[in-house]
Amino acid sequence: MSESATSPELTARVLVEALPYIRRFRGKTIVVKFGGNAMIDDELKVAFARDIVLMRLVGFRVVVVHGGGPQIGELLDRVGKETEFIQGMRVTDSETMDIVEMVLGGLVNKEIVNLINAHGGRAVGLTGKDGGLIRARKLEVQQPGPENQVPEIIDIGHVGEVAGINPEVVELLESGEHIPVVAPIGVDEQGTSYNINADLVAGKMAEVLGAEKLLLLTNTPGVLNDRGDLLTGLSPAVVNDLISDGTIAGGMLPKIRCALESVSSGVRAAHIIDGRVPHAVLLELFTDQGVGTLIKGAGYAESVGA
Ligand SMILES: Nc1ncnc2c1ncn2[C@@H]1O[C@H](COP(=O)(O)OP(=O)(O)O)[C@@H](O)[C@H]1O
Ligand SMILES: CC(=O)N[C@@H](CCC(=O)OP(=O)(O)O)C(=O)O
Repeated sequence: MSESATSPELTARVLVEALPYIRRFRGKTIVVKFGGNAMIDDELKVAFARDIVLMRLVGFRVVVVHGGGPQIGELLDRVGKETEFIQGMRVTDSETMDIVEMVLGGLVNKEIVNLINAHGGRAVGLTGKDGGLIRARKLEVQQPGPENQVPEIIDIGHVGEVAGINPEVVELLESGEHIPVVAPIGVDEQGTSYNINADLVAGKMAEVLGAEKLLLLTNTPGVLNDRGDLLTGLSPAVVNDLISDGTIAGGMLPKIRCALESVSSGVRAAHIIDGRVPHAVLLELFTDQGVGTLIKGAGYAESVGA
C-alpha cells in the first residue's frame, strides 16, 4: 500500500491497533542500529527518521546507534586509500581512523540528527567520546591456523571493542525526551581513538540500558541459510554451526554475535531486520507480523497482551 492510499477509517483502525503495542513499550528502552547499507536510500532515511520520532512521541525511550561502513568506504576511495576487512572488521591504520572519525562522527551522525529533527524529533548526536560514553580497548583478532595449532593473533590497528559504557549522558538526554544518536567511536584511558563495529556498540548499549529490544537494521531480510531461506528463533548452538560451515560470514558475524550476547545479558529480544523495507522499525514494533530474524531472550513475551 502506498503512503497516500489511506482513508480516515483506515487511519483510525491502524491507530487503535497500535494501542496495545504502545502500552507495552511505553517507558521501555529500544536500541535501534541503523546500518550503513540500509542508509543509502534517501526515502528510506526519511521513513526511518519519522519512525524514530513517532516512537519517541508515544513514549518509547529510543536510542539510535548508527554505522556508516559504505560511507567510510566511499571517502577512502575518493582519497585513493585501499581498505580491507578481516572477520567483518575494517583494518584501521591512523589515517583510516581520521577518515572514520570524520565520516561517522561528522557527516553520518549529523545527517541522521538533522533528519530526525526535521521531522519533529529532538535528536542529539554523540560519539563515544562525548560524556565518556564508550570506553574502548583494542580488539584482538584471532586468525585460526591449521588444525591443532594455536590461533594467530593479528593486529588490525585502531579497531576496538567496547570495554565499558557510561550511560549517564544517554540517560540525561532521555530524561529530557531527547533522542541520543550515537556514532561507534570509542576511546581508551590514554585517549586513543578506536573504530568499533556499530553492531557491537548497539548490543552493549542495549545490555547496559536494560533494553526491551535491540533492532539491527541491515540490507538483507535477516539471517539466511545457504538456500536463501530466512532463519529465525536461532539458538547459540545453531548459530555456531552456521558460522563453522561458513553460512554466516562477513558483516553478519558481528551482528549475530552481539544479538546472542545481548539476549544472554538480559535484553528481551534482538531482531535482525531488513532496513530496505520502508518503515521496517514500525512494522516490527507495532504489528505481530514479525519481520526478519528474531533471537529471544529470557522473559520474551509472545503476545502484546502478555
Ligand atoms: N547467513 C547470512 N545471512 C544474511 N547475510 C549474510 C549472511 N552471511 C553473510 N551475510 C552478509 O552480511 C551482510 C550484512 O552485514 P553488513 O554488510 O555489515 O551490514 P550493515 O552495513 O547493515 O551492518 C549481508 O549483506 C550479507 O552480504
Ligand atoms: C571496525 C569496523 O569495521 N568498523 C566499522 C564502523 C562502521 C560500521 O559498523 O558500519 P556498518 O554498520 O554500516 O557496517 C567500519 O569501519 O566500517
